[in-house]
Amino acid sequence: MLAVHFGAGNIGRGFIGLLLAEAGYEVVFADVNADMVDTINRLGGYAVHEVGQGAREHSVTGVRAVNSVTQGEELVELIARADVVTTAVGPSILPRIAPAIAAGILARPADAAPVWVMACENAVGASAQLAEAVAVEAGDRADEVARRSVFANTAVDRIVPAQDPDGADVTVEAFHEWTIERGDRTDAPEIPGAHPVDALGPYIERKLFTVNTGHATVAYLGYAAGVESIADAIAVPEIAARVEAVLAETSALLIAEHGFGAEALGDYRATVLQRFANRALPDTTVRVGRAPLRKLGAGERFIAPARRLADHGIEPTALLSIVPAVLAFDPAGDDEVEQLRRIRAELTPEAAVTRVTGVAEGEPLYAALVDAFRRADEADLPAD
Ligand SMILES: NC(=O)c1ccc[n+]([C@@H]2O[C@H](COP(=O)([O-])OP(=O)(O)OC[C@H]3O[C@@H](n4cnc5c(N)ncnc54)[C@H](O)[C@@H]3O)[C@@H](O)[C@H]2O)c1
Ligand SMILES: O=P(O)(O)OC[C@@H](O)[C@@H](O)[C@H](O)[C@H](O)CO
Repeated sequence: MLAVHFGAGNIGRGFIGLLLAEAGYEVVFADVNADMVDTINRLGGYAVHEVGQGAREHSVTGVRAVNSVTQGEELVELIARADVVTTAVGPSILPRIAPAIAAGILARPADAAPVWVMACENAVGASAQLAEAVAVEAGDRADEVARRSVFANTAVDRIVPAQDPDGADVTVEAFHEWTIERGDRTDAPEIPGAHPVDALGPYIERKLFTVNTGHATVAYLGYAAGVESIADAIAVPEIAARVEAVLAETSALLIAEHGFGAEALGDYRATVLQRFANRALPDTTVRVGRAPLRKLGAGERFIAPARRLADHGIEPTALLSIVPAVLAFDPAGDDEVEQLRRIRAELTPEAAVTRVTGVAEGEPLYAALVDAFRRADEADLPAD
């Protein structure tokens, strides 16, 4: 069994590659990072160190990597005979890997079983987004791609901080959850540690609007307070209280729309908050806050639940109160910090709100968001 995994980064090595290797797949990573590709090929494996309660050690062996820029032909040939293709490259990168996936699927033998393609990104419908990009690449052969592949949406949950750039070993939390939307298919890959569900919607939203909304809240408030680590940030009583308020709002939405039980969701929240407080995990407010433009997007962890709560007549005060801290997030080296700054410099606060969040004039959240953007602009002005 062959698995091609795009993105030999934190979650790629620390979770997806690990579970695929433990399931018996020959794992080949594809990445643009030539140093990481060389390191994996030189070492042929790496260690996964879990930290925190229930921690175990894992050794991943027999893996290799291809450079997706310079070894395009080999990559296509690998996809043509893969059983599973997974990704963990970031949602905005998916269109860039679509050409290789389209070419690989179209190069499969006519009698090959469909390849399962799973985008393991923090986004609702990431595999469906990838399927669309692959269909565009396939052009008038899109139907053929659809017959030869299954794009299954997934939710992946394991906190994997930034790693030591030397070597390929990874430190991760012990907690992990991988949920795969199987729908009515009977040929879903069997991956111990991953669990299939008929419909992913409730699971990905519970994850994104609890783990990721909460995580981002801790990151932006922590960064604004000058705190470096996530564990230190959540130890600040005011930050802990604001995260709880934010998660109370998103839980209200999850209960209203997906019917989760209040008690079960309360337990889920408590586990999530404990995971953030894990001092053995060297995670930072800069990593968790990365890509603030994406995180303020319409389908994302703040605006999507806030907008839908407003539709239910609930004012998402706690969620909206985090927006100024997102706009104030300014670490060096994050392209999206720069893009967001440019948008705010070029557009009025009104136009910037709609461009960044998708919320238009006349919608319930519009006035509050414009106010937050305007106040952030004023805070950015140099003092006289
Ligand atoms: N780290 C976590 O805790 C975690 C947990 C769950 C989900 N995720 C999701 O997984 C994805 C990756 O996150 P990460 O933390 O592993 O990031 P990362 O930056 O550590 O890894 C991304 C990898 O993708 C590679 N890459 C970039 N462009 C590429 C391309 N065109 N082709 C092939 N490889 C390419 C990068 O070189 C890098 O190795 C994101 O969508 C993230 O939201 C992360
Ligand atoms: O990966 P992002 O940028 O969407 O979000 C940052 C973190 O919240 C995220 O990576 C979590 O660690 C992860 O989603 C936990 O499962």
